[in-house]
Amino acid sequence: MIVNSDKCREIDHYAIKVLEIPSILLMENAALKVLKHIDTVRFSKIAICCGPGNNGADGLAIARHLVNLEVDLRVYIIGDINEDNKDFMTYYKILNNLKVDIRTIETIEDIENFEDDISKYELIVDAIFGTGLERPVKGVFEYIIDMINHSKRKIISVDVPSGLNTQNGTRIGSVIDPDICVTFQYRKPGMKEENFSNIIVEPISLPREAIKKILG
Ligand SMILES: NC(=O)C1=CN([C@@H]2O[C@H](COP(=O)(O)OP(=O)(O)OC[C@H]3O[C@@H](n4cnc5c(N)ncnc54)[C@H](O)[C@@H]3O)[C@@H](O)[C@H]2O)[C@H](O)CC1
Ligand SMILES: [K+]
Repeated sequence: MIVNSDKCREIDHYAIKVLEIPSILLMENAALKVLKHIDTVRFSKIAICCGPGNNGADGLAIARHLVNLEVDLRVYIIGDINEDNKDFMTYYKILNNLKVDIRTIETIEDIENFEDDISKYELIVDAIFGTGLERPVKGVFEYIIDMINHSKRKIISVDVPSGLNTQNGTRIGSVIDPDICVTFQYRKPGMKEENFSNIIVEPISLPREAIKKILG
C-alpha cells in the first residue's frame, strides 16, 4: 500500500484528534521502531540531524533513548526551533535537562564545521524532513543534505529520505541517499518496492480504524 503525504496527515489527524491517541505516543513508537534497526555495538558514535517539524521530533525521541546506551551522541537541530511544536519542545527540554550535546544550525555560517564534525561519527540519523516537505530543499538544508550524502558515513533515514517529495514521489533538488530508511506504517510515493530495497516498513500502532476511515 502506498499512501501520500496528504493522506498520511489525514490519518494522523484522525488518530490524534478523533481517536484521541496522544501524538507523542506515536512518536515514541516511531523512535523505538527506528532504534530496532540501529546496532549501537557496531555504531557507537551517532549524530542525529533533526529538522524543524515532527520528523525532527522523532529524531529527538530517538536521542532520548540513545542517551541511556553507551553511545557518543550529538544532536544537530537544523532550521528555526518552532516553540509552538509541543512534542518537539517536550523532547528538546528533556535532552537539555539530560545535558545532551545539541548544536543548532540556522545560518550558512553555522555549517562551517559541520562537514568535518560529522566525519567523526559512524552513523548519521536523518530526521530532517518527512512527509511534511512542501518544496525542494534550499539553503542550509540543501548544504546539510549534500554534506551528509558526501560524508561516506552510514545513514539511516527516519520515515522518509529527507528531500523526497512524498506527495508525488518526485526527487527534485538534494535528497538524502540512505543505507536504510525506516518508514512508518506504509510506503509513501517514491518508495515503490522495485526501486527501493532499502526501505523497511514498520507499524507505529496507528489504528486500522483510522487508516480505513481515510483510505476506505
Ligand atoms: N503517523 C505517522 O506516520 C507519524 C509521523 N510522524 C512524523 O511526522 C513527520 C511529518 O512531520 P511534519 O511536521 O508534518 O513535517 P516534517 O517534519 O516532514 O517537515 C518539517 C517542517 O519543515 C517545513 N518545511 C517543509 N518543506 C520545507 C523546505 N523545503 N525547506 C524548509 N522547511 C520546510 C514545514 O513547515 C514542515 O512542517 C513524519 O514524516 C514522521 O516522521 C510523527 O512523529 C508520529 C506519527
Ligand atoms: K527524514
